[in-house]
Amino acid sequence: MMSGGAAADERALEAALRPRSLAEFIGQERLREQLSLVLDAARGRGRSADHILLSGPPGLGKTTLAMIVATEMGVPLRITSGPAIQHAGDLAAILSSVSEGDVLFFDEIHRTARPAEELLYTAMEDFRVDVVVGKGPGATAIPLELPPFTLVGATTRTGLLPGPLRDRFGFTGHLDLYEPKELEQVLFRSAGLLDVDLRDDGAREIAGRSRGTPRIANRLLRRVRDFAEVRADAVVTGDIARTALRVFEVDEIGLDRLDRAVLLALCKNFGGGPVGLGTLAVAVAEERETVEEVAEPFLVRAGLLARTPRGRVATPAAWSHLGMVAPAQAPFRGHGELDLFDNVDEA
Ligand SMILES: Nc1ncnc2c1ncn2[C@@H]1O[C@H](COP(=O)(O)OP(=O)(O)OP(=O)(O)O)[C@@H](O)[C@H]1O
Repeated sequence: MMSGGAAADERALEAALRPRSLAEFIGQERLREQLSLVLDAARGRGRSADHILLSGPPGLGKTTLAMIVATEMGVPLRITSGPAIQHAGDLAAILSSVSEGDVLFFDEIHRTARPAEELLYTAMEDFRVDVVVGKGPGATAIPLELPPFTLVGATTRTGLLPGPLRDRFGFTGHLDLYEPKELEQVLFRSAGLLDVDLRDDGAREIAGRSRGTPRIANRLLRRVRDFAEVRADAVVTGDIARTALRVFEVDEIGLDRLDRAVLLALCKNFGGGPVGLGTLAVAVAEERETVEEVAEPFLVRAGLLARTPRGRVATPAAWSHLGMVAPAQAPFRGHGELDLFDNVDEA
């Protein structure tokens, strides 16, 4: 009998692969150094650390870093998220149960509902919340003192946060997409923990298709492991990784279904753009946010898509990656240079 679902197993595996200390955390050198200074200073003073904002695309290690902050400070971690908090009361309930020094991890903080967000301002700045009791003219605000705590907020882009919220973080760290060499290290570390026989060329192959993202690297490693166990002798070589990833529809530069759908829609339906994000999202039957935050960062970084003031544009590399020929009126000219801003009449 199988117990639990495959999705739960995947989540458990992902949790098991999380680095537990800053020293174990691979890559993001500058951010690690900055965080380690912030934490050392707080420890030296015997105080809780200043509020920390982490920004960057999904799967780069924001949750992992929040856990590490709590571990390094030797305090418990509490977890909540913007979408989980719809009313100021939800947030007041969480904050009133925070103990001195706790780390409160606030995922997707940019998606917090407005009234709760305002409550967060005083909680972060003055360690106080005003709990409103009653309704209408009889409503009274009862101030509730909070013990000092550290809020670790995570967001895909700091620009999504209102200024007053952004300003209340004492430290903001940005996570960048990982280099292939760093992803190879992530893969070897995970392979060790999962007891997978991963060879150098296997790691290189998987890292090159992981879109700069450790979560994707770990996921592809698990799929390649499945394939190697069932179809090969459980050894992950370059050839095995290549064959396995073809089966799972991950192409040679790591584009998955969504990425390809976005590029295809851009080229096929809209002649290469420019097209607005909303229109593009509808064309691939996805939410705007998913296209913008999951697919685009890597497509931009890979030089396949450009964000311009007039909309999204496919680059020459996108056409050639799809094996398509750009129409004469595609929004770039001659030698592949984007030339979008000079003459609106030509669009
Ligand atoms: N620097 C790293 N070294 C090793 N493994 C890492 C690193 N960063 C992330 N990982 C692994 O990648 C996975 C995803 O990390 P995590 O959940 O922290 O990402 P995230 O940025 O919080 O993503 P999301 O915002 O989507 O929740 C974890 O399983 C973790 O083990």
